[in-house]
Parts: sequence; C-alpha cells; structure tokens
Amino acid sequence: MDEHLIEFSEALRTVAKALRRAAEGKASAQAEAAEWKRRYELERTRNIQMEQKARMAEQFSAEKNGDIDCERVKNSDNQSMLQNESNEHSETGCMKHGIWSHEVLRDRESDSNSNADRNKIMRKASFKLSWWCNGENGDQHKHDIVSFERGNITTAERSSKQISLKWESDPQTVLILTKPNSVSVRILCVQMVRWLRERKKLNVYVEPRVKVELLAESSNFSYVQTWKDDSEISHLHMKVDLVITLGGDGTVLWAASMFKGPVPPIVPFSLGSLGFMTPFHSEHFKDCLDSVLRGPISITLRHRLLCRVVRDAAKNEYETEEPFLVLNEVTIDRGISSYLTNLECYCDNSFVTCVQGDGLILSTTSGSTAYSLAAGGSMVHPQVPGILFTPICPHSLSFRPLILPEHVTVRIMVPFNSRSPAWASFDGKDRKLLAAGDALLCSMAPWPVPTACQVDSTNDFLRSIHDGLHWNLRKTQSFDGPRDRDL
Ligand SMILES: NC(=O)c1ccc[n+]([C@@H]2O[C@H](COP(=O)([O-])OP(=O)(O)OC[C@H]3O[C@@H](n4cnc5c(N)ncnc54)[C@H](O)[C@@H]3O)[C@@H](O)[C@H]2O)c1
Ligand SMILES: Nc1ncnc2c1ncn2[C@@H]1O[C@H](COP(=O)(O)OP(=O)(O)OP(=O)(O)O)[C@@H](O)[C@H]1O
Repeated sequence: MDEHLIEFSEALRTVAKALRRAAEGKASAQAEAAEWKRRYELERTRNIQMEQKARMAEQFSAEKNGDIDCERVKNSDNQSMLQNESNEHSETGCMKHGIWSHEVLRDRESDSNSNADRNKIMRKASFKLSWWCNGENGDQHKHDIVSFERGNITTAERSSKQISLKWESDPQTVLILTKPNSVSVRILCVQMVRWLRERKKLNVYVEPRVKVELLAESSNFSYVQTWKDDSEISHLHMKVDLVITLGGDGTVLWAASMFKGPVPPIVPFSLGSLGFMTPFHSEHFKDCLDSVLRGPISITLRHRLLCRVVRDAAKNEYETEEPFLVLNEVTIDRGISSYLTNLECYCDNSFVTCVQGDGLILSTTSGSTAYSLAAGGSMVHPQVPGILFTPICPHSLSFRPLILPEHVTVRIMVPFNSRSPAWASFDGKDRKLLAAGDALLCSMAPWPVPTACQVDSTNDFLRSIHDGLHWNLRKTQSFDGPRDRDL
C-alpha cells in the first residue's frame, strides 16, 4: 500500500514538473511576443512622428515660400513687406500649433531706431516654436504663456494662478456628503440641512443612508432629496451647484469619486483627524457657508489622474475596462504576494525603469501629502500640474522618486516573466488584479476637483503641512552661544 502511495506521489510530482516546464515555456514565449509587440508599437509611433514632422516641415516651407519671407531682411522694401505680412500672420493667430520668431522680428520701434540697430536686430536667425496637440484649440493657452520679444522667448506664466469663483446666479442646490458612523457628523448634518433649507431656501440632496438617518430624527426632513440607484449619481453634476463634505480627507476622496466627469465646487468641513483637504471648521459653518454662497471664493483646482487597465487579451489600448479617476493616487503593489513586484514602466513611448520592490505610486500633487509622502515622495503644491512617480520600498540604493510633466501618459506593465501578479488600487479602494501582460495606463484627467479655500491655495497648503504634519518643527536655537563675529 505504502509503495503504491510512494509510486503515485512520484508520478504526480513528475506530472507537476512537466506542467511547470510547459508553463515556463509558455511564459517565455509570451514574454518574447510582448517584446516584439512593444518594438512594433515603438517603430510605428516613430514612423507616425516622422510623418508628422515631415508634414509640419512641408507646411512650414509652403507658408514660408508662398507668403512670407522670414529670412533676414536686407533692405527697407523687404522690411516693410515683412512687416505687412507678419502683421497679417499675427492677426490670423500665427499658425495652428506654433509661433514664428519673425512675427516679433517685425520691429514696432524700427522707425525710431537707427539703421545700424535695425540691421543688428535683423541679423538674428528666424525660427519657429511649435508643439503637438490633439485638438484644434487644445493648446490655445500656450500662445498666452509663451511669447517672443524680438526673437527672445519669454514665459509670462507657467501654471494657473489663484483661481477665484464668482457666482453669476445664486446657487440653488447643495449636496451634503458625510462620513458614516460618526455621531458628531450626524448632529452637524441635521443642523446644516435645517439651516440651508430654512434660512437659505436651498434644495438639499444627501445620500440614501443619510436621508434615512434624517427621517429617523424628524419626519419634517421629507423635503430632503436623494437618489434611488447608482445610475442617478451620474446626473448629479447637472443638478448640484455645491457639494459640502463633513468628515476627513477620505470624505473628500469619496465625494470626488462620485463624479466621473465634471465636479461641482466642494466645500470640505473638517471632522477628521488630519484634514489636508478640509480647511473649514464646523463650529463656524454658518459664516463659512454664508460667504461661500455669496462669493467670490478662492478655489484650488485639484488635478485628477485617469487610470485605465488594459488586459493582455485586449486588441488595442482603447479596449479598456471602466476607467478610474483618482484624486490622490493609483498604487500598484504586490498585494498578498510575498514576492517582489516587477513592474515595467514607460512614459509615453520611453522606457523609464523596472520597479522591483513593494510597488509604485502614481500620485497627483494633491496626493503628494498622502501615501506618496509616506513612501519618500516630495510634497508638492496642489496647483502644480504633474504626476509623481514614487516607488514603494524599492530594492535598490538609487531609486529616487520622480515628478513627471502633466501631458505624459504613464504605462505600467506586469511583464510575462514576473513571479506574481500585481494589484492596482485607486485612492486606497477598488483593488484590481494585474496579471502578467496586463498594463495600467495613467494620464491627467480633464476634470479637476475644485475645492473651496479658507484663505487661498498656498496659504491653505502651507497651513495643512504645518498643522497636519508639524513640518520642520524644531525648537528655535537660543540667542546665546558662539557667533560669527566672535570667530
Ligand atoms: N502608508 C500610508 O501613508 C498610506 C497607506 C495606505 C493609504 N494611504 C492613503 O490613504 C488614502 C485613502 O484615505 P482614506 O481616508 O480613504 O483612508 P484612511 O481612513 O485609511 O486614511 C488614510 C490617512 O491618509 C490621510 N490622507 C488622505 N488623503 C490625504 C492627502 N491628500 N494628504 C494628506 N493626507 C491624506 C487621511 O487624512 C488619513 O489620515 C489613500 O489615497 C492613500 O493616500 C496612506
Ligand atoms: N459618504 C461616505 N460613504 C461611504 N464611505 C465614506 C463616506 N465618506 C467617507 N467614507 C469613507 O470613510 C473613511 C473615513 O473617512 P474620513 O477619512 O473622512 O474620516 P477619518 O478617517 O475620521 O478622517 P481622517 O482621515 O482625517 O483621520 C474613508 O475610507 C472614506 O472613504
């Protein structure tokens, strides 16, 4: 009997070995196929880029030969011709996606300048700035931020300044979102709903759970509106003028996650422990809401990341599951696996690195004070547009976190030779398994989350890192002791 058992278990072991070998063979074949697919895509993108460049060069030379002599101007006839033509050109708003330096070589003060000076200016070579964009007007703002002055490039602004919101008509409808299972939140919610309805004559929406709580408090709350199923949530942004959150940062994340497209302005009241995104104090809620409803108010436009999972079986990168919008970060980690994660990272079509460690965080600048901070990433002002690339416990001595520009698409792929799958989670929720060959694409979303400021974006950000993290708190050095002049 024992002999048979031994024989049987050996046979099983042989079968298991054969199966493992077959799986390894398949994985390496898949890895090779993926590598060829990647090379093919790179080649294709390169070709498209070259075609685009050639088209732009053609367009440039056609316009140059047809209308405009943008070369150095040698005599006054040419000078006036250039002047007229550049005028025309500037008025039509330059070219589609660029600015020519000769537009500004047209010298407004040339009449008053001496010939020598003029020749000096005209000796500068002409050049063109251009950029790629998808939409016709997509990069319109770049005309405003990049300018020329006599062929010199100047930037007026590099990111959005403090944004102010002024109501053009009075807000009518408010949505209140509350942290569950908190007595203080429930008490405040009752007071706030009453005040908004009785004093401000506003329509009030709450979540179904909260409506039940309010009705348990008093049947007078029957005017409070809610929704029956999730499909109605997708229409909320068309009905709601203002969202109020009562809780901590998690409640702001929750509020943002309810809006898969545009988000109404959010007024976050602090009823949590930290509150990086919740600058309003609940004790003064009437004064705060009075001033918000009156406007104007300063807001922070918090950028979000659009994350899409592309399965290995997908035919192309547009065949994705429902995308996620994150306000803090998307994390790709090893989940319950005890192996190192192995993640191949690309930025647009450039290979960035291979993460070998516990995982990787792709964070917004609002999320820079959350998980990314704990993993060693920098704290970044929330109005700075960018994607933070922060490894989690990388097994390497030289893996520093990166901050990538806002226009890139980051692609994280689980290679076929990875020992284990990876897990993606979105603002700490909704875990998704990424098997070998699956990828996560992440880019800046077009719908930011506007949150009302207590003072302004910068003041609120600095206050939150001082109060929330005691950032750089140190006893001030005493006055007595050695000084430079004593040396
Ligand atoms: N090691 C870590 O620091 C760690 C681990 C897991 C998740 N998190 C963070 O928790 C977030 C989810 O928050 P939650 O409230 O739903 O979960 P939670 O209740 O577990 O709270 C996590 C903590 O993160 C803080 N936090 C959230 N967003 C922040 C931000 N933008 N800036 C500074 N602090 C912030 C919250 O105030 C809270 O104290 C995730 O998006 C992630 O950033 C952090
Ligand atoms: N309306 C809601 N419905 C369901 N879950 C919610 C809601 N609001 C918040 N949450 C969840 O409750 C958890 C705690 O919320 P929140 O962070 O606001 O409170 P907190 O933990 O007390 O505050 P802090 O994070 O400042 O310590 C979060 O994970 C959040 O996703």
